[in-house]
Order: sequence, then C-alpha cells, then structure tokens
Amino acid sequence: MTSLINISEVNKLTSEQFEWMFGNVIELCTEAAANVHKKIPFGCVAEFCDAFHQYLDDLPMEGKLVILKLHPDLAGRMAAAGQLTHESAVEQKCAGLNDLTKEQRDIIDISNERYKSKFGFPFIICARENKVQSIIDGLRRRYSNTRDQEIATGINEVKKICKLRILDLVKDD
Ligand SMILES: NC(=O)N[C@H]1NC(=O)NC1=O
Repeated sequence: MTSLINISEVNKLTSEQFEWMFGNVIELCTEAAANVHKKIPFGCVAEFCDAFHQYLDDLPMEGKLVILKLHPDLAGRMAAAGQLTHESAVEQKCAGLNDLTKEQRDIIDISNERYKSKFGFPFIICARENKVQSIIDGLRRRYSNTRDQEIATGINEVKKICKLRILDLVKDD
C-alpha cells in the first residue's frame, strides 16, 4: 500500500514524477495526468479531483469514447488472464467479482457482450461502489438507455473511479 502524499508535495512533482504517480487515476490515460500537471498548484484534494474531472468534461465525444474503451470488462477475459492494472484488479476484487458463481459469471459475460455490441464500448461502473448484484442490475437496466445517455453515464462512473483512486494517493495538508 502506497503512503499518501500531501497536496503541497503533489505541487512540487516534476511532470515525470506526476505522470508516474497519477498516470492511472483514469485507466491507462497518462495524457490526463500530463494535462493536469500543467494546472499545478492545487489548494486541496477536491480541487485536484476537479481538474481530472474537468479534463474528462472538456474532451470531445471521440475523446470520451477513447477513455471508455480503455477500460477492461468487469470479470472479463483480462481479469481471468491476470492482465488487469493493479488498480482495476483491486476494485474488481472489492466488488466480489473474484468470487462469482458459474451462473453469475455467465450472466455477466453475456450481458457485457450484449452491451458492447449495442454501444461499441464496455459497460463501466465504479466497482468499489457496487457489489455483484448491483453490477448485474446495472448491466440489465442501462442496456435500454440511448448511446448518448450511456456515454454520459460511463464518463460519470470514470469520474467516481478516478476520485477514489486519487483518495488512495493524496491527502490535504
Ligand atoms: N468496466 C469497468 O467498469 N471497469 C472498471 N470499473 C472499476 O471500478 N474499475 C475498472 O477497471
């Protein structure tokens, strides 16, 4: 477990150090960290989170789609092959996705594929704020949304994931 660093220490990081530390607060998106580094100094953690959220809001539609597509499926092939990022692996375990029954695994597999073929990007939900049943319910419920609604919902979930990842790394002074 990494120890938390203060926001005033964050403000002193070089861009290389900053990208190393925050390059995965948005899954596999070091570009977000490079962009946010240009905005230092930050007064508090909330302001720091807002800068990442603003980065997401400012992306054009195509950029938002790239972000959504950088996420692995929940309980998908990458998880089975042990190829998740450390953060994603911890989050998926926390939601109980490592202990699925055969029936739950089949439902999630089929629902993930159905979702991806309708929308063209993976179903994204903040795993740490959910458990297996609410993930299955979300997969069912959100499938009937429009693509625009799901892009907005997916980005909103990325924001929640991002905030929790930041809170694992940074504290106020
Ligand atoms: N597909 C998906 O939601 N993946 C993400 N969710 C989460 O909490 N961590 C992830 O990698």
